[in-house]
Amino acid sequence: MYVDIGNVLDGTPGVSRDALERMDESVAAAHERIESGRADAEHGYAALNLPETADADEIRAAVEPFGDPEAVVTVGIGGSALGAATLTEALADESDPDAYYLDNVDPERVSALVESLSLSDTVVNVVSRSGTTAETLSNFLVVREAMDDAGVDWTDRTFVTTGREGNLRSLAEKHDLPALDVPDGVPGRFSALSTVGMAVAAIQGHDLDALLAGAADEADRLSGSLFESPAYAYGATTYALAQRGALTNAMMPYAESLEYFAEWFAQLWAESLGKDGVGQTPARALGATDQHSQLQLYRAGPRDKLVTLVRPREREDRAIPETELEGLSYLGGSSLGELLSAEFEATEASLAAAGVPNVRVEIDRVDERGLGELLYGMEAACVLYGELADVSTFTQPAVEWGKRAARGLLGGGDFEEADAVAEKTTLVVE
Ligand SMILES: O=P(O)(O)OC[C@H]1O[C@H](O)[C@H](O)[C@@H](O)[C@@H]1O
Repeated sequence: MYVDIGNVLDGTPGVSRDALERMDESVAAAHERIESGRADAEHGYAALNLPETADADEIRAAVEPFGDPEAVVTVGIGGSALGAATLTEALADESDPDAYYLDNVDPERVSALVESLSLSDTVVNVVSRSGTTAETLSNFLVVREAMDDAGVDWTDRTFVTTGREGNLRSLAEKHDLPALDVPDGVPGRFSALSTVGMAVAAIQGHDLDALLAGAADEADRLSGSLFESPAYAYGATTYALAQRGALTNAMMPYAESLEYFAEWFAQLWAESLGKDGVGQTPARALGATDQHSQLQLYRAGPRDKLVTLVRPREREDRAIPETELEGLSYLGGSSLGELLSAEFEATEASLAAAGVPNVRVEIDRVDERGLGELLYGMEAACVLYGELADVSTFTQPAVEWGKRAARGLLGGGDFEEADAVAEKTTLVVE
């Protein structure tokens, strides 16, 4: 992963080279803390050891009995879906089994998906670390019933990925389902490079070893200086900018295949860093599409933003045909890839010219190795930011509050959070 922070030095807000150099001492201290957390495999920090601890053979062996299905439906939400979706969307190949993600519980979408699938040739991947998430368990029950109704033995078509105990673990044991463990100490949003994120990619035949090798390369680049580690350069710069008022971070990949990456990043950044009244709001954008919509705001709106521009250095290209239209003749002989690159550089320059801080993040290609670098790099950046901001990066109490309230409302237990729903202030205008 290559990170270019040149365009933050003179921005508004911006962070000068001197300020970054002064901050490097704090980066060194944070790095030491991170390394000691990794050495002791402490909760959360253990995620940064996945390049060494994840077992690609185990994952391949668990999914091998399913062969080459027509489709794989992952039933999971948040960190139990977004990592896998990021990988399979980015690596998608026409010949791969189709990958679907049932995260939300919108009944129309769930019914439409279940009715469109050939269930006898579909594999169901139920993922929940806790085994208690209402959306995941409900969707699974719906899919299971649909399989029963279609005369398909769901126990032949289902595998689970879960913690060592809980509802899903019991279900797997009861029905003798293949089961993968969510590794200890790895929160969902940091689990893309584990059983949680990699099982569907394994069914699709993607190269898990290259993915982990890319992540390992990025891990090797972690060091006590932000000027030597791309991941820390990103984490330290985003933190410094947030301190100076860049409260929104617009993540803007210039590759359709990385659209899900921006979703994954949004969870990582929001759930890890948004606490104690601080944080940086992730916004999702896509280049070049959002140059024609959101860019107006990013360049000319409130000075509270940073834009992160992501692209692969190489990609498959397609020529733009020559045209007889004189005004468009400059396009002929060029390519869509060149156009996209020009759009990327134009956006970068346009933001810089207006003093809006922006960071360029590149990988060589959108392939397993590049994704390993990118996902690991962003996770390490996030952990560093959390250390610098002194927040508890690996917890999500605000999310859990809502989970308890919803559970209480559904009669799933006595939760005082549910009472707050009845106490809502209303001011209805009709
Ligand atoms: O894997 P599960 O236990 O089902 O959790 C799924 C998701 O639930 C919550 O919303 C957490 O805040 C997320 O971090 C987690 O990824």
